[in-house]
This record gives sequence, structure tokens and C-alpha cells, in this order.
Amino acid sequence: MDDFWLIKIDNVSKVFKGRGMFRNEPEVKALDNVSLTVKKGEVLGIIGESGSGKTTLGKLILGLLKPTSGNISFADINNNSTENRKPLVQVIFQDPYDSLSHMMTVEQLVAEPCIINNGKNVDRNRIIRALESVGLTPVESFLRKYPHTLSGGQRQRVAIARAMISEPDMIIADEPISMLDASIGVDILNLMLDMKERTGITFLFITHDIAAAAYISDNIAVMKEGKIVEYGSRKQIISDCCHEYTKSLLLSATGAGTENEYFCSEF
Ligand SMILES: Nc1ncnc2c1ncn2[C@@H]1O[C@H](COP(=O)(O)OP(=O)(O)OP(=O)(O)O)[C@@H](O)[C@H]1O
Repeated sequence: MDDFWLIKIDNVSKVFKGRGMFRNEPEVKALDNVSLTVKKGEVLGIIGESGSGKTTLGKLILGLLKPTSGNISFADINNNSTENRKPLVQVIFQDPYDSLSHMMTVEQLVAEPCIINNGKNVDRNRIIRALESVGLTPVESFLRKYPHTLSGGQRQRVAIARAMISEPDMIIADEPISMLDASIGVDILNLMLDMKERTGITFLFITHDIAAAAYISDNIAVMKEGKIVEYGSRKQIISDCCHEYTKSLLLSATGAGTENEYFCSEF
């Protein structure tokens, strides 16, 4: 894997003003001076407990939120075209049932991002290839189905096909397996790894599950209360972590005799 960067996050903080009718609740510092580099072609795991700022980080990268301070830089991409462009970033959400319109067929759902981007219909073969690439075969049996007739894992595969059809440079996967059974979750992680191998796509994998992060990530950033408290390669984080918080996450994943299916034998 090369070390070319895709996104650089420099000293980024994000403060949310107090909620409540009179904004009388205290403000929240969701991100506190975060610096991080997303390298091209890697799976970067962002791990932390609820409220540690993971989703806020993803929303800042997507441009859905603006940093209160600090800077996010995007690499110039040039795919043999005359003009350089920013990396195209797509997102996969935690709940594939909620994130997919119940009124649209699988074919319409997968075609929609291209129609929004280009304003014209998509070549049907492209939709078929996208569905094949996520293992929804025979494709003909899925095209006219609605999300409520699919299993959770199949819905998440539709969400991945929808994200992949516009050929993004990076996908932010925000807790993509937390609502799935463990074995289906492993299938989705394997699919993401397979896509990384085949296309060189970069993933930002947001999770509260350190074992899932260890299974799929090249590098892992551990977040606590809006800060990155530890960063390293998967092996460093699993075998040689320093921060007490990381140790406690590892202990809860492996401790008390619990078997965790994501942990590989190398750890
Ligand atoms: N729009 C908002 N307005 C006010 N506070 C917010 C807003 N969005 C997030 N927060 C607060 O910012 C903090 C970080 O939230 P964030 O959703 O980034 O955490 P997270 O690590 O993704 O948590 P989870 O795993 O539960 O999704 C939390 O305290 C949350 O309540």
C-alpha cells in the first residue's frame, strides 16, 4: 500500500451550541483538536464509544458540517482527465432499512446516485455490474424488489452497490454492521475487503467494536471524548497499545472468556 494521502485533517475542533429551546444546555465539544491523515487505498478504522465524536468526524469529511476551527484538505485527483478534482466520498449508514427509500426498487435505488450526479438515466448494465459486485445474484431476481422484502445483510449490500456505482474514491462506513447478526456482519466486512482489493477504494470504517476494526482496518484511530487518544497500525493497536482506554476496549472484546469472531488468530 502506498502512503499517498487522500484527506488530511489538521487540528480540527467542532463545537455544537447548546441545545434546548433557549439554547440553555451547555455546548458540546464533539471534536477537540483532531489531526489525522487518511491514506489512499487504506481501511482506516475509527473506534470509540458512543458520543466520542466518530460520526461528527465523518460528517465534517462529507462536508455536512463545518469545523469550528482547523482545516480539512483533500488531495487533487487526476484520473487522466484535464481537470483535477476533489476525492468523491460516499457514505454507508448503520441502518440500511432507514437509509433506503421504501418506495423505490433495488434498481431505482442503485441508479439514483448517478441520476442525481449526471441528471440522466444510467446504463442498465452498470446497475447489473454493481449488484453483481456486491454478490446480489442472480441480479434479475433482485432488480424489482423493494427494501422491505430483503434481509438486513441484503439491504446493506444494496447500500454498498449504491455507494459504489458512482465510483467514489472513498466510502465512509458508519457502523455498517452494528444492526446485523455477527455472521452477516463478517460477510459485509469481507465484501468491503474484497472491494478494497479489487478497486483500491479507501474506507473510513466507523465503529464502536474494536474487534471488527481489527478485522478489517490497516490503521486504527482510537477516539475518546472528541480526541484521538491513540493511532497506529492494526497490529500496533492490538498487540502493543499504550493508552488505558484502548486496553479497556480490547479487554471488553476479548476478556472473560468471550469468543469474538472478528479476531484473527494472528492476534
Ligand atoms: N447536531 C448536534 N447538536 C448538538 N450536539 C451534537 C450534535 N451532533 C452530535 N452532538 C454531540 O456531539 C458528541 C459527539 O457525537 P457523535 O455523534 O459524533 O458521536 P459518536 O462517537 O458517533 O457516537 P455514536 O457511536 O453514538 O453514534 C455527542 O456528545 C453528541 O451528543
